[in-house]
Amino acid sequence: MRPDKPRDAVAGPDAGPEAPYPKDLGIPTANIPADNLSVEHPDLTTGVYYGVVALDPKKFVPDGAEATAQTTLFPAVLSIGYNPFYKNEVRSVEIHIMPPLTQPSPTAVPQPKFHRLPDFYGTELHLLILGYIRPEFDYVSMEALIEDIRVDCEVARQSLLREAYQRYLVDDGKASEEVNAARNWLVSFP
Ligand SMILES: Cc1cc2nc3c(=O)[nH]c(=O)nc-3n(C[C@H](O)[C@H](O)[C@H](O)COP(=O)(O)O)c2cc1C
Ligand SMILES: Nc1ncnc2c1ncn2[C@@H]1O[C@H](COP(=O)(O)OP(=O)(O)O)[C@@H](O)[C@H]1O
Ligand SMILES: [Mg+2]
Repeated sequence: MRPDKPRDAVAGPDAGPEAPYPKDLGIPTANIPADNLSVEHPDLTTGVYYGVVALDPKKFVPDGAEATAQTTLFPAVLSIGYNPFYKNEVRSVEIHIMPPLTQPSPTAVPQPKFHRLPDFYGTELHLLILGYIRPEFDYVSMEALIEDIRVDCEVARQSLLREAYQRYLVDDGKASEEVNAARNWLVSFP
């Protein structure tokens, strides 16, 4: 119920926005519902992970490339949890898609420009998680949070560049049936 008193004329401290505001990290993340996660994946604890993401090539067209199963498959870093810095009350899954491993990494330098794709709201997305990076933390500043996410991107990239992981992104003809099946699942959309 609305409190029975007049509204304040302003909101937020006079001295300027207070943490966690201003809230634009400049790091786009596809936020996906985590409703069934604890049922379907009870062993998936909150934390930061790396993996592979595929977007439906019938819906998503990458910049300057034809949409094929290969051009819509990307390395990714994600967080599962409550974003302690923002004190969220519901668990969320937030995926940041990185550029293909064949391109130079935009996050190799301090204060990077994080990778941005054309918007893909409403596009079906397949996610395969391949490894765990770290737990979620609270931070003293937004800069500290951004710097840790930058390092996460680099850890994810170096982790995925290893042969046994790259096979989930590119068919080198040497992958096991299990890996081939996972890659086929990733790029199969109805
Ligand atoms: C790789 C990665 C790691 C993250 N780690 C943390 C973390 O340790 N603590 C935290 O509070 N939020 C973490 N976040 C979540 C960001 O706070 C989140 O993306 C931000 O709230 C932006 O939300 P929005 O997409 O709703 O704008 C992480 C996000 C990513 C992509
Ligand atoms: N590299 C990327 N990783 C994830 N999403 C991206 C990326 N580049 C663009 N997007 C788009 O940006 C959207 C998320 O932007 P974001 O700033 O996190 O806003 P919000 O999550 O509040 O909608 C995604 O749903 C997607 O359409
Ligand atoms: Mg987001």
